Amino acid sequence: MATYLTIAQHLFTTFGGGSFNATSFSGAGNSTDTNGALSTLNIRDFSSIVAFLFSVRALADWLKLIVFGGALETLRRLAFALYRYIVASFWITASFHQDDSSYDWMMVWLSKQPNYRMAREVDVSTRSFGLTSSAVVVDGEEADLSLLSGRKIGLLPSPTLTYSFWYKGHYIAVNRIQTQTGWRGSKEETLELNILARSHRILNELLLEAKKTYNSAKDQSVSIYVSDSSNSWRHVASRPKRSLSSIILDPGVAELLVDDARDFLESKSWYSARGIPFRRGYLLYGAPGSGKTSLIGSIAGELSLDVYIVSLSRSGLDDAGLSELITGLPEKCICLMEDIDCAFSGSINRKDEPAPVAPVAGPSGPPGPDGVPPPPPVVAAAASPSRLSLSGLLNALDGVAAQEGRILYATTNKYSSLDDALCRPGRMDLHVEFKLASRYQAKRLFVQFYLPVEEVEEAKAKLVVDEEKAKQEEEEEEEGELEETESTSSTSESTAVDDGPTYFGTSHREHAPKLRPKQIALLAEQFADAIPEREVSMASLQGYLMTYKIRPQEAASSVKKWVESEREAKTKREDAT
Ligand SMILES: Nc1ncnc2c1ncn2[C@@H]1O[C@H](COP(=O)(O)OP(=O)(O)OP(=O)(O)O)[C@@H](O)[C@H]1O
Repeated sequence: MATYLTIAQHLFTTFGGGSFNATSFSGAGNSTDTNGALSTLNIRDFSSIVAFLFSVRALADWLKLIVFGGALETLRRLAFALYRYIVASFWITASFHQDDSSYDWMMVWLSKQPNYRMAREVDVSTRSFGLTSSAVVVDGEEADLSLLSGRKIGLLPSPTLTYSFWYKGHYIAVNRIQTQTGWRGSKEETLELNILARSHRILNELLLEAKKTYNSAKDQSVSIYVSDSSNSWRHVASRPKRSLSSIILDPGVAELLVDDARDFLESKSWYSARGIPFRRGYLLYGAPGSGKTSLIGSIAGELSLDVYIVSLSRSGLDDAGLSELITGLPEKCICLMEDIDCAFSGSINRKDEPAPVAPVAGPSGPPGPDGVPPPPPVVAAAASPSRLSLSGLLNALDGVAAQEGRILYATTNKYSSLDDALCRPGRMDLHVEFKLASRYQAKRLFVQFYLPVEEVEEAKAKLVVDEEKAKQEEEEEEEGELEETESTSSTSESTAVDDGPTYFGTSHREHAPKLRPKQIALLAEQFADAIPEREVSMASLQGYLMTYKIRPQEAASSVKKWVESEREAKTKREDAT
């Protein structure tokens, strides 16, 4: 300070007096002389200032200034450190980033807090936070049928304010912090919770409660994640759960897969006790449209697991990217790789040699007694933009970085084209074949299709448990029922012909005639008898029934013709290739 004062005083004396003197001096001469005199004077004054600043007297003042300033700064830092220590010991701060699932849990949980819902400054949003319906419902929207279509509206407290509430006797302040990421103006949000508490117990309780609230809110749906171009997982949809019984497979297939996966999830300690990696792989192979994907979705719902879809043929996906994706899977989830045979272009064998584009070899035969089929003879190649190699896929599946607790489902229509290294136990533990429709499946599909929803379960149980008895009853009543059916059929046909607009397919406004379960069972029998064993897929049967959505009698009587036309179409396709 003293230095500043001295310097200021010196400058004032030098320039104040100097300028005065210079002015009075300039009055005596012409302008050129004046400028010359001024510059001489300024140079002299400037050098006298520099000389003063580096004089011993000024240096002592500099030292004092440095010591004083240093002491002040140290004090300031100490005060801040103390403040931070006090805050850290009384406040817990938890941050939730928008691209993490925990952010969704917290937003849904917060939306249930009365204070949060009463916010005076709000963001109107249609975000659902991974749920099938809006997390923060606007009162009255659910009750008004005209508002049920489209996305649901929700109110979120504005990011510009801090909200506070009490939770189990602890004060919590919530901030939504938005930060700009990238030059395009996209924003990323972080939710910050400041909890006035000494122990972490309250944060743990809050997190568990938030997760539970979220899980029960999404109880009726399955979350689907896909990989994005930066090799991280992105939530894309929540699908309503599909009941396992709606997928009609050969007896025991669905049960085998669900029970096996359930058993696996409960066996973590068994695996770790034996040093076996806690992972399980299922290879579902067989005819297209036989229910492979549908069953996987249904199993996810049954076991309350999220589905992570790896698109192996995504352009730009390479070995490192796949490994990153698999490492980023959460524990206990379903990882789905569809059409695994289409994944590779070049390096499709273990030595990473480019393989020739070879014709696919024939089937390698049914699975052996251990459930694992004999090694397939060759590997097929398919043109694909993916930069993935087989060894990259194998490493991702069971390399050191592979995630524990994950269930892998791989599907393929070309089982015989898969490399035996990919199919071996440890990578694909259970191989299950999905065949074209059997008569049994056709019959059950028919019943499921035409029976009122509430009676489907009952009827299916009847079909499975007591099929023999049902057959007897049907035979006894066959004659009478057929007469009744025919009469209903003729009515239905006459009502089907109308003067309305011309269109193909069946309008949803029309309904099938209400038939008794026995009538339906009878028609189902007639329908199934006309279906050749393992010749058409369940998907095409479903498509056929859709065209007769309100005409079950016609569906049963016309099926023979349809099968013929399907055969002809198939022969034509085969001739063309
Ligand atoms: N066994 C089945 N039971 C009930 N519906 C089925 C069955 N199989 C197929 N479907 C129906 O057919 C459609 C296609 O089924 P899905 O996609 O599951 O077959 P996929 O075997 O995975 O076929 P792809 O191999 O071509 O992918 C779905 O709408 C599904 O409801």
